[in-house]
Amino acid sequence: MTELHPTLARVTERIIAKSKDSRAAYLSLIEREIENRPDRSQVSCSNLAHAFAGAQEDQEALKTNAGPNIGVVTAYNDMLSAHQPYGRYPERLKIYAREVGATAQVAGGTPAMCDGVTQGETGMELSLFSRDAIAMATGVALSHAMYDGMLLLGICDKIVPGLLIGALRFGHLPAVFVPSGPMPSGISNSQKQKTRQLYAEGRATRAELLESELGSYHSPGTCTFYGTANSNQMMMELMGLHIPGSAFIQPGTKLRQALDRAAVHRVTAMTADGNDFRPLGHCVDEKAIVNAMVGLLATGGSTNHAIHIPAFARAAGVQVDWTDLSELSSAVPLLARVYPNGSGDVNHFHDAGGMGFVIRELVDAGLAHGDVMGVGQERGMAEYGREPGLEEDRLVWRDVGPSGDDTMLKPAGDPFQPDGGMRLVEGNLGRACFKSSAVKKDRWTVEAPCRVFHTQKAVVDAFKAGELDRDVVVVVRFQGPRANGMPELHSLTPPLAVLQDRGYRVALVTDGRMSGASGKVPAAIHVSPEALGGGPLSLLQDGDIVKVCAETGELSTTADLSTRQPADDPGAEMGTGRELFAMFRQLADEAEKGGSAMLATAGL
Ligand SMILES: O=C(O)[C@H](O)[C@@H](O)[C@H](O)[C@H](O)COP(=O)(O)O
Ligand code: SF4
Repeated sequence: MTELHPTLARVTERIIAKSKDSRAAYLSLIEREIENRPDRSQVSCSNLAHAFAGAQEDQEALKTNAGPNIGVVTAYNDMLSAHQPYGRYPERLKIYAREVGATAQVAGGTPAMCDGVTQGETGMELSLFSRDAIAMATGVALSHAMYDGMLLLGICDKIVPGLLIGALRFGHLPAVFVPSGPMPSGISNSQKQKTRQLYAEGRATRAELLESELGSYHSPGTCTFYGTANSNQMMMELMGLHIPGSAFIQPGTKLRQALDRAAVHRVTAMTADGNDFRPLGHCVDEKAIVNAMVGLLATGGSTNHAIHIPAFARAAGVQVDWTDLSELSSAVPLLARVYPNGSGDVNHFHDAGGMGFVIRELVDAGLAHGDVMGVGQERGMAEYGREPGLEEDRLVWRDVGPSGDDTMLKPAGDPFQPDGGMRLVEGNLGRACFKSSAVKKDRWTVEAPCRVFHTQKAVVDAFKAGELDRDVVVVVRFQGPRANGMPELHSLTPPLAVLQDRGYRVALVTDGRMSGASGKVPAAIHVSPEALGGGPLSLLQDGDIVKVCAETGELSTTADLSTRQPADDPGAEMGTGRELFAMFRQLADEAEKGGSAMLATAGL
């Protein structure tokens, strides 16, 4: 194996150094929790009776403390196609637990929002903060203190980060994430995009658009674009929090079932009473967090993780920022092109070699830490660099071999790009993220007069009125965490893509987010500081020249902002439950720190 890449070593050392105190505080919390772990034989009989009353056939085993008791935290609902399979999981997981002398109980459920359903709607303003609500719900579930380990059932955008944040605060327990897998591939992504752009131009009917969308999203399982949900799966592999190779095995298959069963058996084997104790807080250390960032860059993952990684890192006492991400991006090559960064989807990616190929290439090239603890049978990342299969119904892991499709997957020695899929752009307008893997290089620099908007709808109306048919930097402000919950503005992709296809130089600049599935149009997103409270975006006026340049890392205006007054705050809206999240908005810290009121007020 090659020596660790010097940039990876340097960034890791810097993160360890700046996290020294917060990581030490976190580890001593875990030690205290391990020492004070409730001995259930000493817990009041009333507490125990309440805990076991609903356990039916497991009641005797629980009463006699026969074996480890595993808490299942599930984000099941029917609204997310990715989470719909989880409805049938609890009874199966209990059976698998009994097979190894353990028990499992559903500790609790968490909310789960489908960003695909709320995209472009007011519900999207609850999306980012739903992550913190999920973390809190995870804490409520595990607070029963009746568990020796945890199984975390969640896939989508805010759910895995939320589950991880919550579970890390119970990091004295071992944990395994249990994915449900991607739905089979539907119509091609280029076909989907074509119908969308035709509809945006008024050249396709709504019925034709719906037919096309249903051709893409058609059955239980995760949507197959490489957005935030599937970026979550990639990160869980790079952090070693899945059974190796679980990420992209489809629901309802024998292999999926075998991996789910292995997850239950593994978490049971890693409890404090076993001989392979692996508390989650020890698995998730600085190196695991660096591996998550490396995986994001090497696979062109979702920009949303520029916000979620700093957040869940803080939950483990680790401090990371966009400078760390940007420096890693300069050294980590782009090894995968999965839609929207390419044409194939995660099923094609998996068939071409998938996560096993990516992890093997990164670790062998010294571009990822191979000594992350993980939850695999062996410690370390070796198993994660292979792929799972069944031999006479027995789970085996095989070498992955070379890429099965070099239009999707390339080796570290011959990457698509020598550097990663995400760049930091900064200047007198603030700091922002730019997803370079999803934008053609001739679009990495756009300098044009800006048009300033306060809502997505105003942009679409201006587009329909033909007001944007020119070189233009579209600025959408007051979309930050404290303004309106930092929604994704993915509905802007089709109209801006139409302008770009008409030959105009177009870019988006916003303190809001984009979907992990957004691509094609150059965008400087998550601008920090946000407009609300006088951030530079609030000083811009129509016609100011704005430059976005991913080559030089620039986000600036030639306008003299020193003489400007901030635009008025459009004010927070009521309805769709947004008022319930007012305290999250008022207390949220900036995107670069994770956009979390919960972590900010917890002093983490
Ligand atoms: O970050 C993400 O990955 C997105 O939020 C994704 O979860 C969302 O559902 C997209 O909107 C789907 O893409 P389409 O809207 O293009 O189908
Ligand atoms: S991947 Fe996105 S659109 Fe698909 S189910 Fe998950 S949240 Fe919804």
